[in-house]
Amino acid sequence: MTTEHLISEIHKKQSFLCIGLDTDLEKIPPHLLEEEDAIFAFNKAIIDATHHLCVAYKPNTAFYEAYGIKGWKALGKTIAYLNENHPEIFTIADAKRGDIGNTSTRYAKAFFEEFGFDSITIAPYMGKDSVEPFLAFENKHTILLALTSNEGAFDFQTQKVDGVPLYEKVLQTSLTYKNADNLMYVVGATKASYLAEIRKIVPKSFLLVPGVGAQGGSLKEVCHFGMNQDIGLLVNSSRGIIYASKNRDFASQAALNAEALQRQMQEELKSMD
Ligand SMILES: O=c1ccn([C@@H]2O[C@H](COP(=O)(O)O)[C@@H](O)[C@H]2O)c(=O)[nH]1
Repeated sequence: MTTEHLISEIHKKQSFLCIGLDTDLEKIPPHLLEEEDAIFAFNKAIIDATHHLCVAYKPNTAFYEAYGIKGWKALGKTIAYLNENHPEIFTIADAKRGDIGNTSTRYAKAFFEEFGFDSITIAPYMGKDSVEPFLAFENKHTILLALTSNEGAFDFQTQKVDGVPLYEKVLQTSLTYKNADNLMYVVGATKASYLAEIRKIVPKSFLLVPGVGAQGGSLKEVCHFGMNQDIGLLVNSSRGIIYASKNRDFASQAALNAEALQRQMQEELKSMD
């Protein structure tokens, strides 16, 4: 999917919501455990109830890998269901990969070609030759971890190298990579105040912003500091939406929580006009 298409969907749906499909068999409604593929049954119900409210879905692959082959199959069915029924929706494999060049190429083929995701999250720690293989895929997007939402982000990411915080170096250096136009960045909603500085380095890039909802980040602050002329934000909520209820009404309750966020986003978009 092109960035232009994503921007047009944001305007059409008045939403820059990304719903995280972090599906955990211990948290889904018990009646679904009777289904042959409970993970997919849960995801399908959530997608059917919320697709009109969001522009992206982000399965975190850890939640699928944790169930071995059964989990990988459910992930495959979920992305196939999205691509067949909602091709206009941007899909993110939150896999946080990155390795030496030939291995990165295999990861890219797996997630972009075999599964058919539009994008993947990548750890920048191994540098240029670990990131560029992902950037080589046309109309696919590489979402580099810049400043993450967790406490541990302060261990390395904000430490200074030659007087510059490491996450800023990541942003600056990544702009020199081949096909850097295919880059987006992860910035945690819990670090919203850093967004003003981040926007000075990457004014045009899309930012994937996890951490509203369960982690306590503020959507208003994220929009205030992070929005650009193209909106430039995909704000993710996972647990805050998909686990709205453990009962048979789980999908409609998830839709209510998604709608609450979408309405706030609509207000933010109006204030841009
Ligand atoms: O900095 C980061 C990078 C990734 N994540 C992931 O996003 C979701 C957040 O889930 P919530 O339930 O809405 O807290 C999850 O998959 C994380 O692994 C992040 O939180 N922060």
